[in-house]
Amino acid sequence: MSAVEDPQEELLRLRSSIDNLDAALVHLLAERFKCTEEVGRLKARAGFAPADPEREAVQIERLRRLSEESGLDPVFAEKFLAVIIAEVIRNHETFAREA
Ligand SMILES: C=C(O[C@@H]1C=C(C(=O)O)C=C[C@H]1O)C(=O)O
Repeated sequence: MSAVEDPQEELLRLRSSIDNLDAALVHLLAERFKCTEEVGRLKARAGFAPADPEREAVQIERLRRLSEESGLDPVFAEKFLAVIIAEVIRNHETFAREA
């Protein structure tokens, strides 16, 4: 049985790609949180509010468009971004309290 015909082989091949993609996602998220930490510290120094709903509205609109173009469920993409942004704002509030 060839690798393509053997479901066990095919499952291993696909899971190997999933593991690579998960690693990429973790690295991308780590870089994003490094950037947002800098933003949070800058906002705390400058006395800016931790959250910026106008900026978030622009990001959500853009993400919805990108999701539709790339075949990702835009509702899921929006939920995913909301979880990330909520965590970022929590971090920014901590920086503001420490300032
Ligand atoms: C990072 C920022 O702070 C908050 C977090 C955002 C994000 O994670 O993308 C976007 C807007 C803000 O509510 C920012 O203002 O750019």
